[in-house]
Amino acid sequence: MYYYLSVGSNIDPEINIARCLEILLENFATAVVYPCTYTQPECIITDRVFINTLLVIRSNLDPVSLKAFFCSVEERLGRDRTDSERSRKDRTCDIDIITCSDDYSLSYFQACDESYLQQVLCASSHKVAVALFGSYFADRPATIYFDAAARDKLIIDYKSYALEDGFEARFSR
Ligand SMILES: Nc1ncnc2c1ncn2[C@@H]1O[C@H](COP(=O)(O)OP(=O)(O)OP(=O)(O)O)[C@@H](O)[C@H]1O
Ligand SMILES: Nc1nc2c(c(=O)[nH]1)N=C(CO)CN2
Repeated sequence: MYYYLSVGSNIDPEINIARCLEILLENFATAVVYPCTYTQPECIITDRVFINTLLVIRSNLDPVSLKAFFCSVEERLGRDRTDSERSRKDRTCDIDIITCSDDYSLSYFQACDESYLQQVLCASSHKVAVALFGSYFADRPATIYFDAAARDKLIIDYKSYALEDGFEARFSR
């Protein structure tokens, strides 16, 4: 099953978005990741700018189990999930499941209503380079492969076929 995710942070976002992506790569090995994008807060009263991104992972977990895992990642990065007001507050990390499907298609992201998520998809919005395991991931969507056992742990593939073929790209061409 492919899971289509959004990630956001507005407390030390450069650090927390990178750490969140590293944890997701450590656990799911491959992800198609959109560039990290500065976005103004929406529907939440705060002066702190957000960084948002969108990504696709593959998992055999069901949505409830996967969401529970994402909650644990949020907590690991310092979010207080016991706070009933947390949706209205600044956050170190928020991981949401947008949708899941047996199909791999980036067009699922086009249906996102939130302007801050549309800005992630827009090539001309304000991107930020983040360091993932020491490698900079910058201003284009990419398929990112992580291999904990390898010396060069991270491969960032920016080629267009890598996005079209997603998780199969590394093996099929
Ligand atoms: N531990 C959990 N296990 C499974 N599903 C959960 C868990 N916590 C929340 N959910 C579900 O995830 C969805 C999003 O809720 P969540 O609590 O993550 O929002 P939030 O991150 O606090 O809010 P926001 O994304 O608006 O800031 C809801 O449908 C909720 O029912
Ligand atoms: N820019 C931005 N604004 C938000 C975000 C977010 O991730 N980015 N998340 C919200 C609730 O989850 C509310 N508002």
